[in-house]
Amino acid sequence: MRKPVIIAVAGGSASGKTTVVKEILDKLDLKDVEIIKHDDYYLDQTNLSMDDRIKINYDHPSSLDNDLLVSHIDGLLKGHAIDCPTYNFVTNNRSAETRRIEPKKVIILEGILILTDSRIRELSDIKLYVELDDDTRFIRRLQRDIAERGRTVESVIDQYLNTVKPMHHKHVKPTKRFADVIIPNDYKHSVAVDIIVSKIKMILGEDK
Ligand SMILES: Nc1ncnc2c1ncn2[C@@H]1O[C@H](COP(=O)(O)OP(=O)(O)O)[C@@H](O)[C@H]1O
Ligand SMILES: Nc1ccn([C@@H]2O[C@H](COP(=O)(O)O)[C@@H](O)[C@H]2O)c(=O)n1
Repeated sequence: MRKPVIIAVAGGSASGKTTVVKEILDKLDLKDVEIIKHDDYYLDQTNLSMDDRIKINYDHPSSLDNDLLVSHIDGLLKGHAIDCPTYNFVTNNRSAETRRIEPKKVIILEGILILTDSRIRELSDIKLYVELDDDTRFIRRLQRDIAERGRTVESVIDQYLNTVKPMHHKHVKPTKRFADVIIPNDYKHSVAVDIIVSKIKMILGEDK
């Protein structure tokens, strides 16, 4: 099998990374694609109390185990299966279960800080950045975190002001310059998705 095509998708929290990835997936053969969420590589915090876990800056690159992720990408590129960690936003910790991932033709890496690590950038064939203004991202995050991540209005606001917003401007947004394609998520972007899918098919040699 040809080595997998690696696609890295960055962008601020709630900018629409997952949504854009779904749009790309809709145009590819699902059996050929695997998604790896950078969130699943947050460091294990089993030894910390819930109070201490809440204080962690989850928007700083040091909160993620990139050494493990890089070794997993290397493994997939060599044709080996990996056991991907899984993450629980309600407990703020890694789950006990891992997820077996077999090498696939296309591997999509997704996360706010995925383009901060030069090793991951170098391993990626296509780098994308999903862009959306801060206000809209905050509103979407507030709704999502309450509905899906067990948060309160106050906790989302505190976290946003203390870490999410400043880290976005310090660590996330500057990685936009590494992107091959910037996708605005406040406007139709079906042409951008079509171009990305064509490029993936070209790399896979399926564009004839
Ligand atoms: N273009 C859009 N219009 C309206 N809602 C959107 C759009 N894109 C994403 N959303 C919603 O915004 C929230 C965050 O989007 P998501 O794709 O999960 O962001 P991310 O993966 O970047 O955190 C989700 O509830 C999603 O349904
Ligand atoms: N325990 C955690 C871990 C991470 N976060 C936040 O998740 C955001 C990244 O996920 P997106 O789906 O929004 O891209 C990031 O901004 C972290 O603040 C968290 O709240 N709790």
